[in-house]
Amino acid sequence: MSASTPVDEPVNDPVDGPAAPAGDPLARERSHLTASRAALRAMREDVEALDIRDVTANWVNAEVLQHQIEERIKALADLSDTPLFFGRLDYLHAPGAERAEGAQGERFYIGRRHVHDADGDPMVIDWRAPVSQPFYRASKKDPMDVGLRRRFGYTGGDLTAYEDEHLSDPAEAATTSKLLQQEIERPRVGPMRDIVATIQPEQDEIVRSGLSGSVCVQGGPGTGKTAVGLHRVAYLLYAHRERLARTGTLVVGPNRSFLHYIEQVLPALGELAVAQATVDDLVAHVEVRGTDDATAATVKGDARMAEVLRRALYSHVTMPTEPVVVVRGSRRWRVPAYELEELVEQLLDRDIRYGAAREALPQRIAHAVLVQMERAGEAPDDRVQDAVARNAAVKAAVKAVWPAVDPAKLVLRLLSDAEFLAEHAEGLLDEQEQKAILWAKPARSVKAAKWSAADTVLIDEAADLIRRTPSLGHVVLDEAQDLSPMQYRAVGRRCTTGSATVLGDLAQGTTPWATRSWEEALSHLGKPDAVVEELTAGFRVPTDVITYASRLLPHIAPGLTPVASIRENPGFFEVRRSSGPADVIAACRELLTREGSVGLIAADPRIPELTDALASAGLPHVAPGEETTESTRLTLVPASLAKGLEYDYVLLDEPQAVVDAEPDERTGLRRLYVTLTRAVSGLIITHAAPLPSQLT
Ligand SMILES: Nc1ncnc2c1ncn2[C@@H]1O[C@H](COP(=O)(O)OP(=O)(O)OP(=O)(O)O)[C@@H](O)[C@H]1O
Repeated sequence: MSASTPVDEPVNDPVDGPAAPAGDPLARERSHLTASRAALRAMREDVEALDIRDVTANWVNAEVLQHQIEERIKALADLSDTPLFFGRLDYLHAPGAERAEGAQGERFYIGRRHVHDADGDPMVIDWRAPVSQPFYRASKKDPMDVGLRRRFGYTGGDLTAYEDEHLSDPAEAATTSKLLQQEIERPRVGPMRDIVATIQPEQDEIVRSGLSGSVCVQGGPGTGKTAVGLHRVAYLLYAHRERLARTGTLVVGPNRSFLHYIEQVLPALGELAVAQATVDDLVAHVEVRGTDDATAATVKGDARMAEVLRRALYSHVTMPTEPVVVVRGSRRWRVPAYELEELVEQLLDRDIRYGAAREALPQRIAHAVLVQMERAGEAPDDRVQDAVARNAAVKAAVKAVWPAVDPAKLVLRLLSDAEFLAEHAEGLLDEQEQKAILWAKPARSVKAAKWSAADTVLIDEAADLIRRTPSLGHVVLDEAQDLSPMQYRAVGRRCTTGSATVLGDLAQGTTPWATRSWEEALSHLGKPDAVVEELTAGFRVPTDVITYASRLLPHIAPGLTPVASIRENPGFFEVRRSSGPADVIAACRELLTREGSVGLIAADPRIPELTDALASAGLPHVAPGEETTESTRLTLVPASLAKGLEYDYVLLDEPQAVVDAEPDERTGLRRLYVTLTRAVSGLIITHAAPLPSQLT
């Protein structure tokens, strides 16, 4: 494989014009790039020139259409520093055609979006199209009818190199791609970027798995879980555009800074309409102003709470003791209590929400009245039934038997009223557990209550018992290992009729309720049939660093496969004794002499001291999620926010303090594992206190 390999004569080349220089392959490819850019510009100009004044009769339609046009123009932007295509496939036969002898092959350029020329012939094929798949999957063993796979190398926006693999040539040995390796090793600056040019076969299988099935990916730090999840959404939107445009897609991440870090990836792939949220955002029914201790939060997050809530809600339904008497004109119609009871029983037996049943009850009672009317020789129609359903006596009966319940008030009562809680938690939560979740001081109102994050999840569960939560078409759940069973339920109810991609690492679970097994988590999510895949090739962390961090694995997640780094660049790794903040600052300065981003990660309680030290040293820095610039490449990262992020160089301050900042040792070691695995090119550890024994 080499950039100087001559290009085969084009096999049925529909795209290169006769003007392309024949002898110089790189020049030919460059001229295809220039032509593709011109074609993309023409596509954009066509859209810009659209005049919608004549086609839309009203201004609402015009607004909608104009918005769509603007989105399309944005999607067709030619970003000068992102290559328009990054690969080429020369098929031996035209895809889909009979592979008869003499049948002509076909050539495709693979890029971020589809580009066609004035005749509608493709110049660049979207990486998600079926014909692009062999770019990611074909191998010497299974060439997938591909004669040549070519990868392109860019410097800025310029095409500067290419690399060929003759997949169907038995004489050519399989090698690893230099361009691929370079792309993987490229220094990180700014937010996360897409990996379309270098998706690996095992990643591609997950990216392209079907919309109907849910997938769960277990993978150690830096194995590309987040990248895979985001590319999967992009793929699904391509393959099922209409359906998902109707039902919606959502990416759920652990916190704002993480969402900020990943927010550019999908727009860069032309997908602008994917919602992003934290779990807290999804369940923001009330303002969060309180916190729970670990015990209370664990009980509140336990799946048994769902049953407690269900019981508490349905305790509001009482059996009627009085008949309903409806007066219409000179007549009185009486539905006896036993008949009302039957109606209530029927509704309780049906699998419908509390609120829906409450809305159905007046109609059922009215129907019973209508039956009596018919028996008496009257011929009432639907309007009469509606009128009876709205009758004051019927309304009063429904209010008594099946009262409206406010979800927040229901949770408020459970957490304030020991007797009410005891009644509905009986056989589910023991006395200690009940005590743990009861508020020390009962709240007077929903507004006055100091709700915690776990409480809002309970309110969400109650709200769903009353009214069904609308389901999206697909939900990607990242850093899933930290969710409580009740949080899994909250996410799951947002994809009941859709599917999910669950991404996580059991070894990085740092909540007291962290996921112990994916099977269990998936059942709480309502997707027990999801396939669990494992990724073990590491794209981020250099070998020496991941080997060091993996010393913790037997203590934090025995049985998990350690990550095998595929980075060739060994990076550097140093553990240093420090005698105070001055040494930390010196190490920061040292790392800042190198190219790329620098993260100073420290236990949360140490952040104020380090902030001061950085300020007095005159070293500017940003917080996680804030944009770094050429002059400010340093981010000060509290250990609790490090999850999911990465920096070229990491300075980890006081590992033992990271462990000590957590409520128990196992959680502390897991937090340490997260912080040790954020570096792409190098890690320095500074410590005054002894290192945790598990590392030495
Ligand atoms: N196929 C690939 N080609 C190039 N880079 C890749 C590839 N897969 C992943 N990466 C890069 O490796 C880094 C780690 O990926 P990512 O953040 O998705 O890993 P993760 O498994 O989610 O990690 P963590 O467990 O720490 O959250 C990212 O910079 C990502 O772009």
